[in-house]
Amino acid sequence: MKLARMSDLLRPRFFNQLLCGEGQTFLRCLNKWQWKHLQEKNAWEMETRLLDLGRMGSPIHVKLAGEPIPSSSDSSTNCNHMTLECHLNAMADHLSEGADLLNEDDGSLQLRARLHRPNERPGLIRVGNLRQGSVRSPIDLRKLMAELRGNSTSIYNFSTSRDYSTLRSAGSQSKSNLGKSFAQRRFKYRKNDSSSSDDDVENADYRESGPEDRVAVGGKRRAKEIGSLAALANYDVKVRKRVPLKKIEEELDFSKDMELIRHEVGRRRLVEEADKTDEVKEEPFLSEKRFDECGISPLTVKAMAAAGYVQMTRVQEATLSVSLEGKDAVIKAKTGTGKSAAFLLPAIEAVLKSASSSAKQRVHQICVLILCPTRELASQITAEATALLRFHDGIGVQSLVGGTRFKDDQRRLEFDPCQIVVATPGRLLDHIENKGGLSVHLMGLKMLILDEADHLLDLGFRKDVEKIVDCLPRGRQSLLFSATIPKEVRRISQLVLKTDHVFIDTVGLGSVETPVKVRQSYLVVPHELHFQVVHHLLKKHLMQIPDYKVIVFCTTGMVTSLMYHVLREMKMNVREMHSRKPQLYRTRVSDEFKQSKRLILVTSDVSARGMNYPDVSLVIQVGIPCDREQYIHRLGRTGREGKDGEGVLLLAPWEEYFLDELKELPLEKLPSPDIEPPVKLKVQFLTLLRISGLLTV
Ligand SMILES: Nc1ncnc2c1ncn2[C@@H]1O[C@H](COP(=O)(O)OP(=O)(O)OP(=O)(O)O)[C@@H](O)[C@H]1O
Repeated sequence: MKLARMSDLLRPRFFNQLLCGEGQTFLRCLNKWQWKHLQEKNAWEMETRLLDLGRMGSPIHVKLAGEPIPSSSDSSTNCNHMTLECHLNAMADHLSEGADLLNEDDGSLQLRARLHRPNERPGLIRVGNLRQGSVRSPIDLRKLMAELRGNSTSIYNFSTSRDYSTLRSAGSQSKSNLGKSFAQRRFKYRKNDSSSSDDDVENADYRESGPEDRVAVGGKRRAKEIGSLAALANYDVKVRKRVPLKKIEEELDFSKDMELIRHEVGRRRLVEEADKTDEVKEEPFLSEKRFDECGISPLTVKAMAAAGYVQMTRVQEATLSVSLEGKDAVIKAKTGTGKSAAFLLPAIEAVLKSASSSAKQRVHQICVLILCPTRELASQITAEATALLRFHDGIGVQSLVGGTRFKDDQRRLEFDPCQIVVATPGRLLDHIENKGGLSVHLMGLKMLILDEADHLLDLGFRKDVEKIVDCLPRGRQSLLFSATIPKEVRRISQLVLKTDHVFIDTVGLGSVETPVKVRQSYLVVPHELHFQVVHHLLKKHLMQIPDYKVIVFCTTGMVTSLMYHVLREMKMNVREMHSRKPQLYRTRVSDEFKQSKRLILVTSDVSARGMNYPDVSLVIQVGIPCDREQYIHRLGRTGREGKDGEGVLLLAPWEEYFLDELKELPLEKLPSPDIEPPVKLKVQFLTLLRISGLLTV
């Protein structure tokens, strides 16, 4: 037993000493002929094994497609079999077609058969269209190995140097030279083959190889010389160390190469899959479904048709059935995709249903309450609802917004009772808290709708909304709509929604939240140049688009006013809108901007959400918006209904950090514009003048 164990321990040591070349070259039991013979045999066996493996998968035939397959009997052809490298590359191609090496039914021969269908147009070669680096394009194994060795983070760590240059001194070959060593490995198998045919193959290789290969082939010649010298008993001239047989075997082990190929194929597949998803275009604005197919009142369908709407938009199709079933829902859809009609249609249905089910009530009941953040948006929704109710007798809609006389609201509600109320939270709460009697009318509420829900549940409005919700019956249906629904808003939405509510997201996880056809860019220029740059951008845009319609967003009412006055002094056709302006003026400007072309609206965030100004060609955002969502909503004033648009964000250098928030959006950087010095000076002068005027007022 002991003896056996000792021999086990000694065996590797003995073989190491025997073959590793650390000490003497040919020790005790092997003379140089035996050693050489053993080496050659080993190399030959390995090559034969690989050839068999390659043949099994049969892609090699494809490699030879178009060339006569050399017959083994043809003595003039010295290339009876392909070089080892060719085999490996062929196998790589084969694997990249999704084939299993050991599956004979799978592989390129069939692919070739498929490609050459008799009824297919000759010359239509699909593989010819293969993109470089696609799964089915050939794998350059040498390059790949070199790349992977260069990449230290690769899963394949080649630091355990697989140094193929056994015939050079160990370590003389740089690690990054794996490609070359691969080529060297190829000829090592033949190094002692003294037949002339081998020379031919070698020369052919030399001719075909590139400069990199030539180094390798040069090395091959040297290697061969060394082998030949040894064969001619000149082994005394050997100046390089022999390498242990074990190491040679390791080098000849191609399992790592095969694994590498498999890994590369897998990687390419993943990249292609990702590319495919990227290529997915935005779905069209309209869906296939028509309004008359979705079970809503024919009078509403008639009103829709009168407004020119026959087919539903995608968000309308996605939400209508859920809304009509009476479920609570949160709905996310891009800006300008028809969310207003998506909630107005079920709202009208709720009113119709309520009217038919309830007996004549003594107190008039409001059936649907729509909350939205701004007065202009409330007016817009009211107008849209009025249009849809055109053929419905006895159903009315009213808006309750700030900036109007409270008493007027009360009078209207009293003399013109309505079933649908569109309100801003502040004014509605006034009506509820001032004992105006509205709470009584809200006791029979069937549906609550929050348009721009994330904004309404934001800190600015949340308290008011909570108070309003507390006054509403619990049995109501609630629908929350917005183009942006951040996670925290979804959590807070529990305040309003039943626990079993549904979430409908027509944007899709991981998709860009802005309209695809809107070109987005940003500019970083010092603050003091913002006015000049806005003027420059507008001038450029006006020249490009004769029927322009531009919105310039500024951060505060004061900056909005300043910008408006400067642009007006620069002879531009501008209007201003911000909270410092009286409501009547705001309404007038809003209506004018809706109907006009060749007009610039300079506005604060009162116009950021929901406003549907048709055919806005450019949105300029001066300074950072309050958050990412606001950027999306401001930008969403252009590119509505699937149309084209453009958005420019103008930042000061210190505001650049905000770009991090927008990193998933396709913004490109614009170079700083060259503004003519006289224009620059004029704008600067006007700005200063105005500022001093503003300060004295
Ligand atoms: N079925 C339809 N067919 C054609 N146009 C439609 C249809 N539904 C709505 N629209 C139009 O699409 C435009 C955008 O609609 P809407 O204002 O409701 O968008 P939105 O999704 O609410 O936008 P935002 O997020 O900015 O509030 C409007 O001009 C509207 O008239």
